[in-house]
Amino acid sequence: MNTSMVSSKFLSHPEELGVVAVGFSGGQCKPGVDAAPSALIESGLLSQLHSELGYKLHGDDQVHLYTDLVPADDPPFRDMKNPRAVSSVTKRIADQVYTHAKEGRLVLTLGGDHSIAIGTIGGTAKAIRERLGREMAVIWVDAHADINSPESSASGNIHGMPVSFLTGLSREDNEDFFGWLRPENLISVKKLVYIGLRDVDPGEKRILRENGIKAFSMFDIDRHGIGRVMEMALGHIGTDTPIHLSFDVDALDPMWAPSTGTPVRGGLTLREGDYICECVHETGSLVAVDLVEVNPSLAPANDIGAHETVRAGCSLVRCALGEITSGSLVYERRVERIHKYHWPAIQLNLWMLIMLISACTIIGVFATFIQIQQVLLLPVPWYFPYYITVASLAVAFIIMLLWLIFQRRLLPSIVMIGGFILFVLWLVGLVVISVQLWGPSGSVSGNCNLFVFGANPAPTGQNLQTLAWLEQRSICQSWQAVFAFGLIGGIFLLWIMVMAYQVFAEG
Ligand SMILES: NC(=[NH2+])NCCC[C@H](N)C(=O)O
Repeated sequence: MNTSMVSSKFLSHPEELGVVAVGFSGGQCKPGVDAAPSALIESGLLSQLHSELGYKLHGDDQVHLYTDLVPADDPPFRDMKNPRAVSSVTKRIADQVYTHAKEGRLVLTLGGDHSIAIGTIGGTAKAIRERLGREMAVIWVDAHADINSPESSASGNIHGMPVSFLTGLSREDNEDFFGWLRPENLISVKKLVYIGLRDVDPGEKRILRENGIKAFSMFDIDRHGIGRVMEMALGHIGTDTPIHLSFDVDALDPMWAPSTGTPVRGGLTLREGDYICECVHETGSLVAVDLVEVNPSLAPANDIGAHETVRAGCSLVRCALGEITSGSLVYERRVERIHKYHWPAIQLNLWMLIMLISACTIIGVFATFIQIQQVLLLPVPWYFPYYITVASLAVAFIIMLLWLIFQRRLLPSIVMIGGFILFVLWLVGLVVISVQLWGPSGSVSGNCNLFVFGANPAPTGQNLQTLAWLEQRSICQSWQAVFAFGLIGGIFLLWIMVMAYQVFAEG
C-alpha cells in the first residue's frame, strides 16, 4: 500500500506506478540527457519509491534507448532538428505511457530531454479521455515555455516545441513529423499552467499572450511567494481535473541543478521545487509525472554538480509521489477526503420544511390533548407523550441535517439510517392513532361522527352546550389533522430514504 495519506481521485490503482525510463536526447543537441534515467535509478530512486513510499512498480527496469527508431539520415523538416527520430520516439513513448495510464496507474517518466513530453502527455491525455471521459490539465514547471512553433524557434531544437504540438497550435499532417498526434492526444490551452518561467523567446511570449495561457514566472513567484502561486495555479485548474506534472529540472536554479542543457540563473530553490510537487500531490488529482533534462554529463567544474542535480531530481519525484517532508511532520496534514455528494437542494429543503410542519403540528396537538385530559381529570394515554417524543426527535434530526449541510458533511448513510429509525418510530405512532380513530377500542372517528359532525341540528346560541360542541369539534378536527400530518410525515420519511439512496448510488 502507498503510505501517502492523500487519496487519489482519478486513479483506479494509485498504489501502482508505471515507470517509463527514456534514454533519449534527440530533442536538442547536447549528448548526455539520455544517461539521466540510469543515473536516477542508480542513485536509488525507484527502490526508494518502492520501499519507502510503498509503490508497486510496473514496467521495465531497462532504460529505453529507442535506437531502432532513430534513422541514420534525418535531415531537418520545417527547420526542426532530428524530426523523424523525435516523432517516432515520442510516438512509442505515447504508447508506453498510455498502456500504464489506461490501467489506472500513476505514470512516472524519467527523461530524456523535454521533447519526450509530446509522448508522455499525448499518452496520458488519451488514456484519461478513454478511462474517465475527461480532459486533463498540465502543470509545466520549467524555465522555458517550450511552446515554439517550428517557425518561431530560433534553435530548431524540438525540446523547445513540445507544448506547441500538444496544444494543437502547431500541426503537421505527415505521420513522420508528429502527424500521428490525434485530437485525443492533445490538451487544451485553457488547462495548461506554467510555473517558473524566466527564459521565454519573443515568439513564445506572443503565443502565450494570444492564447491567454496561464503562466507564473519567477517574477510572480517573487511577488506572491510560492504558496500563493500554487494556490492560484491549482485554483485555475480546479479540483475536478486530472493533472499531468511535467517537471523540467532547469526550472530549479543552477545552484541546485547545474547539470542541464539550458540552465538559466534566477530559478526556483530546491525547496520551492519540492513544494510545487508536494502541492500537486496533495490535490489527489495527479495522474502522471515527468522529470526531464537532467544531464549528468554536463557538470560544470566537477561532477559534484551532476550528483547534486540527480539528487535534486530524485527529491522532486519523491515529493510528487507523496513523500512527506518538513512542516507536515509538525502539524498533521489535514487532507480533505470527504467525498462530494450531490443532494437535490430543492427537494431536500422541501422535505425538511414539510417534515418540520408535520412534526410541530403533532407536538402542538398532542400537548393540547394532554392538557385537556388533565383538566378533565382523565388519565393521559401513553401514545400522546410517545408521539410528542418521536416528533421532537424528527425536529432534532432536521436540525442535525441543517448543521451537517452547513458543515458540508451531509452523508447519505446518516440520512438513510436516521430516516429509517424515525420511520419505524413514526409508523408505530401512526398505527396507534389509526386504531384510536377507527379501531374497535377507541373509535374517535365514530364518536366524532356521532356526536359532533352528526349532531343534527348543530347547537347554536351562546350557551354551554354550544361551547362544548365547538370544543368537541375542535378536538375531532385536531385528530384528523394529526392523522393527516402523521401520514404525510410517514410518506416523507420513506421519500428521504429513497432520495438518500439515490444520492449515495450516484456519488
Ligand atoms: N526544454 C528546454 N530546456 N527547452 C529550452 C528551449 C530553449 C529555447 N526556447 C528553444 O526553443 O530552443
